[in-house]
Amino acid sequence: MRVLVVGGAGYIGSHTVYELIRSGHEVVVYDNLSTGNTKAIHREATFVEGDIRDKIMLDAVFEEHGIDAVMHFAAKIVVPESVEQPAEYFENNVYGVGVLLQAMRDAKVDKFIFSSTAAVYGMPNQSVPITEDAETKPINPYGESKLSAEKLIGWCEAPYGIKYTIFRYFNVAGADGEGQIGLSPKTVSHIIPSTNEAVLGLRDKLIVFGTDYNTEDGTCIRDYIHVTDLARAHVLGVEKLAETMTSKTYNLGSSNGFSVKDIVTTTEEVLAEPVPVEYGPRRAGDPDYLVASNKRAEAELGWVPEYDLASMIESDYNWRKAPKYEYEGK
Ligand SMILES: NC(=O)c1ccc[n+]([C@@H]2O[C@H](COP(=O)([O-])OP(=O)(O)OC[C@H]3O[C@@H](n4cnc5c(N)ncnc54)[C@H](O)[C@@H]3O)[C@@H](O)[C@H]2O)c1
Ligand SMILES: O=c1ccn([C@@H]2O[C@H](COP(=O)(O)OP(=O)(O)O[C@H]3O[C@H](CO)[C@@H](O)[C@H](O)[C@H]3O)[C@@H](O)[C@H]2O)c(=O)[nH]1
Repeated sequence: MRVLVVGGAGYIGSHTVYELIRSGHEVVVYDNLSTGNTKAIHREATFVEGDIRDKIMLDAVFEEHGIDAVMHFAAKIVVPESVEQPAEYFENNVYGVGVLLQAMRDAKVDKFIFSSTAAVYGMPNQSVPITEDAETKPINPYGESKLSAEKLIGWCEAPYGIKYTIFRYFNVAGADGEGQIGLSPKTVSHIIPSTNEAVLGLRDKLIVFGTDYNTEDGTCIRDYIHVTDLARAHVLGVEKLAETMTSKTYNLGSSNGFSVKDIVTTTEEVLAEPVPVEYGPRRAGDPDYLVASNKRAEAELGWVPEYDLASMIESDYNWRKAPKYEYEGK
């Protein structure tokens, strides 16, 4: 297939481009480089610089490249920023999706893969893995914008003739094994890269946000998934969608929960280095426990994560030691 990867210069999009090319697909990347980097784009992919809100530009891309399917990664993704700029988030993450869907309709492209998030579930009050049918109740504008986009995609299915696969990612981490791409050094806030930065002396210490959660060791439990496993799910997803032409929503996680303290001890074991840690107060808006049930993706896509927590920590560490590019931002 020839796949248009929107947001393919970003963290998850660039890894998916690598997996698509490794699986024999052709790729056109469309990205406005607001947080992406051209150095993250595989050299065999065609790159077009443009914005999803620019319908004229999108029409030209569809006209020129004969696209079979669209994977849409482009979004604004920083939760605290979304609280300060809700309208900007809805403009990019909902209106932008609407423009893209209209361009697809006009170009008669009928397969759409969408990046959603566990943030659509909000603060689930449960300690069992979350299935796709769980209640969706976002607690911030970012999560609400992704849920609104999911609904818009659903409403467009019949009138626009677009079948979709929605993937709700849990906590994404790690870097490609070849060392050419990874999470950009200037966008680090998540726990695994933050812990590695503390080990490498790129920050003084890791601050653990809260030790009084309702979990065994008092720190939050999350479900970590390697970015290459996530990328592979997208390849399986687009191939399955082309075969069945049936719209579906899948959680992408490992079904395993690890606490923040587990991350620290596993990092110390894997890297044989101490992690300088300070225990601080809670950060606003963190649920105690967020773990995916990935049974549906396993049963229907044959997708099983291959990489464990140690590989996520180690591949991110190796990348962070010698990153090939930094966040540019436009
Ligand atoms: N990183 C995570 O932990 C995580 C978790 C759950 C869901 N997601 C979702 O995955 C997707 C990708 O996230 P990421 O971590 O790779 O983010 P990222 O910021 O690294 O990548 C986003 C890419 O989209 C581009 N972009 C943004 N707005 C654009 C626009 N209007 N037009 C064209 N290009 C635009 C950026 O330049 C960047 O290259 C997002 O949709 C995000 O909501 C990410
Ligand atoms: O310096 C740090 C960074 C994080 N944490 C904790 O580590 C856990 C994980 O946090 P983080 O890595 O920031 O991820 P989440 O807040 O769980 O959110 C990510 O994972 C969600 C899905 O589970 C996605 O929806 C979000 O977009 C994505 O940012 C939380 O308990 C944090 O409080 C720390 O203690 N110290």
